[in-house]
Amino acid sequence: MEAGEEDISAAAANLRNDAHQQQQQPPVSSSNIISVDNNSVINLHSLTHLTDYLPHLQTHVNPLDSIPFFHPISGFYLSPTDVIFRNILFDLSLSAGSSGSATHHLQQLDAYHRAGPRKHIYFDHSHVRAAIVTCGGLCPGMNTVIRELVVGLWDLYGVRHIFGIKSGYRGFYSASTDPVPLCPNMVHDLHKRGGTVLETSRGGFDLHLIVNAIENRGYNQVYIIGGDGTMRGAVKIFEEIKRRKLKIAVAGIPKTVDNDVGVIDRSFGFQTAVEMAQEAISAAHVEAESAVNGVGLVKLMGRSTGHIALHATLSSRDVDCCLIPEIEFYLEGKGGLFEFLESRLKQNGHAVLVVAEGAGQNLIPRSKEAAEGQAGKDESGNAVLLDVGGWLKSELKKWWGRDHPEEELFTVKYIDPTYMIRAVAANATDNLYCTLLAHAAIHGAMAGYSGFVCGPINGNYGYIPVEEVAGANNVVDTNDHKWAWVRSVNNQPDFMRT
Ligand SMILES: Nc1ncnc2c1ncn2[C@@H]1O[C@H](COP(=O)(O)OP(=O)(O)O)[C@@H](O)[C@H]1O
Ligand SMILES: O=P(O)(O)OC[C@H]1O[C@](O)(COP(=O)(O)O)[C@@H](O)[C@@H]1O
Ligand SMILES: [Mg+2]
Repeated sequence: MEAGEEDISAAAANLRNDAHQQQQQPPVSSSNIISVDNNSVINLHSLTHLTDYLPHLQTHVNPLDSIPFFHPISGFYLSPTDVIFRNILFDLSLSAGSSGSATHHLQQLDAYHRAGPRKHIYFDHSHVRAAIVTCGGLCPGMNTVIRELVVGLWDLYGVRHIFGIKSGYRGFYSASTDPVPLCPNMVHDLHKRGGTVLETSRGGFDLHLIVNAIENRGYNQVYIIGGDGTMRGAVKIFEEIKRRKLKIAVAGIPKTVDNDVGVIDRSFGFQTAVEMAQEAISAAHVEAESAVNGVGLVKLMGRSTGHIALHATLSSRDVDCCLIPEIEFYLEGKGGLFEFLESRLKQNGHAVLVVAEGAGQNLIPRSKEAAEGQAGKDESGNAVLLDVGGWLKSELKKWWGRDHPEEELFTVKYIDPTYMIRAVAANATDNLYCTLLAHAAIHGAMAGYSGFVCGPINGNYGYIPVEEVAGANNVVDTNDHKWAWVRSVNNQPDFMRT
């Protein structure tokens, strides 16, 4: 037996013992608590707790109690009755009893458990074996989350067995990668580095191999950092762990540069990406301004949502037109992009276009196989996008040559900073955000919750059932004020054919 293997077998045996001892106990269901008064219904998005299927787990006093820096005072610890409301905007005229209202509208208040430390925890620190994995595309701040999980587990809860799983989900079972034992010394400067030191990948999700590996290696806390696809995988892992009645907490930390994860306010790394995009937009502006009939074209990330393009446009003020997947655009004819550019070039001599990579996909000619859905999927099953930037550049050139035979000069400078905006270290705001997320995840797992994702909801950190996050999608609301503002700032077309 190699060094460390004894530990692993003992930990795996512990897990099986927990499951066996509790097998006879009926599971405690965790249904939503609905509390009703005359005006409102509270819909608590309840979480699974390990005691739902292992009802006799022992509790321990939270070690934060004895860390002198914390001096837990009354109110420091949170309880299951501490919640956050999701919708905080109300029209008072619709509330019951208000003078102008003839009808009685019942408000549904969606509530989530608040994230934070609990007085009693369900893990003895010396028995914790934590695994951390990063999946999907890169995003600024992934390394910070890894750092803070390691340091938080180590310093706050005294955990000494922390393992990094290499290269995404496949790393749990791959014969070619061993888990990496992690400690604070190894991660101290990670917040200054882009990417993920654990490496990441797409595809490779094999439920049984993954859960067998988790069980056999004795991991009892699994921290999964990833986006929508990763969370769909996390739901399956969590369900299988529950089915096997294992004392393993599964915590999701939502990651995506696209900001397309639902429920939470925004995803980490998004603000850093928006900031990085400014450099590309500024360069496109300079190039366009310095040419006769110059067009600067910038393609930004956003597979199915235009958040980065929208926010980068609004912050820059150099953009003339922003194209996002949520709004179908067209090139020719009245109200189209060419007509708009014609007038902008006449007026200013130059124009800047920002296009989200998922925009205009229906306009770009694709191969027969791709059209029939036989090609163009990445290893995770995500559609591989056609290059809207390259296509737009060539369409612009064709248009100019065709419609302006007398005018020789026309320049399109296409900038694709795709990977540059996500392969950087997180900025200060995102670094702080990542720290709070990691701590929220640790507190939740230690408290015995499982199958949750942590994230800010109206500025407060909460725990959201993982299946809800896996099924939610955050798209740009083209009916709200922000999009109206883009249109008014740019005076760009709305692409509604009349
Ligand atoms: N429906 C699914 N069920 C199980 N695993 C999935 C599912 N969708 C994606 N995954 C896995 O999650 C990981 C990351 O997914 P991907 O879509 O590439 O990135 P992201 O999580 O950032 O959206 C991959 O290993 C992929 O195989
Ligand atoms: O890393 P890849 O496979 O080139 O993927 C690029 C895609 O990743 C993204 O950054 C989003 O990735 P996730 O879904 O993993 O968060 C998209 O903006 C982009 O389309
Ligand atoms: Mg995704």
